[in-house]
Amino acid sequence: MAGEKHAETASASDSVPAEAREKHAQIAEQIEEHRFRYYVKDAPVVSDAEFDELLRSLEALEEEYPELRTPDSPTQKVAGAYATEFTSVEHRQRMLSLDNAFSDLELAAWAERVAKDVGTSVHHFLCELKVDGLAVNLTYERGRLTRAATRGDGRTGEDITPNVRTITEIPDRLHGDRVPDLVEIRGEVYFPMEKFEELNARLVAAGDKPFANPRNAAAGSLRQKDPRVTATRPLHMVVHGIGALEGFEGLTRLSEAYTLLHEWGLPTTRYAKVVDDLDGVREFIAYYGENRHSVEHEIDGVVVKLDEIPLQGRLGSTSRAPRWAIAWKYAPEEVNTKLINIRVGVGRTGRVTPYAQVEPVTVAGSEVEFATLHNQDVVKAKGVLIGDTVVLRKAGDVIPEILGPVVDLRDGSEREFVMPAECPECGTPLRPMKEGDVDLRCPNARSCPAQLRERLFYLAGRKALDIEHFGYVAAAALTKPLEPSDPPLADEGDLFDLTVEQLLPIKAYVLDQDSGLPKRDPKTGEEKIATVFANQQGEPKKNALAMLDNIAAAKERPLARVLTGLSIRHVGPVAAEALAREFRSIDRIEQATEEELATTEGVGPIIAASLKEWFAEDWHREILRKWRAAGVRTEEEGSGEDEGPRPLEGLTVVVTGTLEHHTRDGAKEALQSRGAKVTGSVSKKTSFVVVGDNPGSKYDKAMQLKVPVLNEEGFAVLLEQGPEAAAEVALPIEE
Ligand SMILES: NC(=O)c1ccc[n+]([C@@H]2O[C@H](COP(=O)([O-])OP(=O)(O)OC[C@H]3O[C@@H](n4cnc5c(N)ncnc54)[C@H](O)[C@@H]3O)[C@@H](O)[C@H]2O)c1
Ligand SMILES: [Zn+2]
Repeated sequence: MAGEKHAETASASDSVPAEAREKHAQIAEQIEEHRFRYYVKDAPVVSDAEFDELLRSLEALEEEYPELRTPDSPTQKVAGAYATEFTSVEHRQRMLSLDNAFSDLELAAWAERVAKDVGTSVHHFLCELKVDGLAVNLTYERGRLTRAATRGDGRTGEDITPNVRTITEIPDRLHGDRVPDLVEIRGEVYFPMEKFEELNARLVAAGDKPFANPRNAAAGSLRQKDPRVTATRPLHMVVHGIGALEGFEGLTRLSEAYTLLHEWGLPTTRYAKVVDDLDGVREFIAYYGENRHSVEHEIDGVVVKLDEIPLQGRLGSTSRAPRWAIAWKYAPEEVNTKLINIRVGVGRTGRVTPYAQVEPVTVAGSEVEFATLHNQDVVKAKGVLIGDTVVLRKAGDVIPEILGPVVDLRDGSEREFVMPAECPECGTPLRPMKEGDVDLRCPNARSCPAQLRERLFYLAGRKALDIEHFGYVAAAALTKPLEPSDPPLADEGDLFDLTVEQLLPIKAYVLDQDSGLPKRDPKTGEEKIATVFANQQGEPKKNALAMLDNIAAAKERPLARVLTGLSIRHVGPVAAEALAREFRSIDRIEQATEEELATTEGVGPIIAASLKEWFAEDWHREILRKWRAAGVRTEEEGSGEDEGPRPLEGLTVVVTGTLEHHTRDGAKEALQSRGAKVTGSVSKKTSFVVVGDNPGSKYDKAMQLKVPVLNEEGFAVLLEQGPEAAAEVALPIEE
């Protein structure tokens, strides 16, 4: 029966349905076209993932109709070609591609086949990172680099010797005296991701085509007619194999060969690891799946090789790939998508930043619809136009970014992004933060709904007042409701006076948190509108009541959190802590001179200037007045406002050197509890400098500025008898 069936299939072999044959031809042609764009023009129009998908669909078709798997099928060849601008060179030994494993099942099947084919003998796997660059073959004769070539079609590549000579880490001569008569070294040339934006900016500025991603940049930079251009590009290489080898015996393990390559002065990888079994391989794969971005070059997978060179020989190769190696591919981090629009968003400090809205795509496991673009100069530097197909990258947890445009897919309908002149949310003309700044800002800080919304969202957040049930939706509804026409909050001043009656009528768009744009009904396409705090019966929602309770509770938060919640520029939680610790009340911060603020530990001149600026605004002080009236904490408990006498009030003291009877913190505490301010640096306004042993430069500074200096006994006098008595016992001024 089985025999019969087999015969039947065989006899039907030349009757592949015309449809399948046609489909095969069509896909094959597409693949050849993409390969040409990728290998010869360095300008692919589809992502690697899309390309791999296409190749796999061809393989699937050939699986079904094996007759289609002819030797000239794209599945059977080493992909690539060579361009006529370069002299062609024959490789002494063929340069192969690699088979892929896309699942653990495929990986295990490969390992099983290897074990079977090499027999039962013990063997090892060498795990390496799959460098995302382009393959290069270096030929060294008697230790001298005589030729460098691209992979081409695997037999014939392009002569790029002068270009490769510009890469500094590739030695012209191999080091040491154990050098073979001839050796072909295989490796990958790559372009570092962090230099990529700079390169595209340069190209765009010169009116040239930007690259879509770093891999294309590596290939395009290396395959230059003029090697002087290559020399300006920061190319690097990692070597990962040996081709032809003459006049050298005794290599038994590939991992040992790498040590040898390293001794010869070639750039080998730091990341290769020999493991005993498949579990070791899996561990390596998992580790670099997690730590993909700890490596200085882009990686698109892991290459697993049989480490024993004689066993490699026993396994041999197919027409396109060695049987003794396999490439594990990680999920792609780059996809191609359409740049639908470039919008601008307004941040908490009024900074206006363009961001990309793209046709939603899934990348690295999540759906992406928006990508950051930082500012209008970045948009220009990347060379992207609205309407472009772009390469979008999402690396780990990092915010998605746009790498570059696919220039070859432009049809002329694309348009340049123009930064708006007015705030998209309140219409106020935009202007630079400071003169000469690229960043633009909406100057309507007080009531630009976007800025107020962001400030409220921050104020209610974990780092500040931590108000539960007060999220982005509430912040938006309170600042830019559709109804009533006047928002309940014109700034954050009235936050603690909000009543449930004010909340009930509020209607708003339902906003998307990423974009700040209204969500739309998927059916009608209309923007969604809803009462935010009331249910359908017009009663307050549970969340709304909880929010009001939590707002009330937030009045009791520590001073540092209240300070943080004011969104004073540069005053984040850390600076707020320092200010609260030192001044213990908002009033005192307001009254402090800029110098006092600047010399406070953990504050400094930038924050001091920013605080002065903030308090100078009437509406800021009005916020504080309202908060105070509503019972928000504006001073720290134990701040001494209504405690015992403060004999050192108004003094500024610096403590330096080692004291015998006090720790540094103890001395500080003793001074502060008596009302003195303790700072870290000596100025003319310093009242006393207390010095212990080894006081250092602060002592010299005090002498220079003629600030009274107290030793430890003088310090005791200051604490017990006050400033006048202390002045009497100050150390003599040294000239
Ligand atoms: N987007 C497109 O239009 C397009 C077109 C063609 C090919 N491609 C992409 O090119 C790749 C296919 O190219 P391929 O046939 O060269 O296969 P491959 O890149 O998947 O694997 C083979 C190559 O890996 C390289 N490599 C990197 N690190 C290595 C290491 N440590 N050890 C050994 N080799 C290492 C070698 O140069 C080798 O030639 C796929 O990723 C495919 O998506 C994309
Ligand atoms: Zn505005």
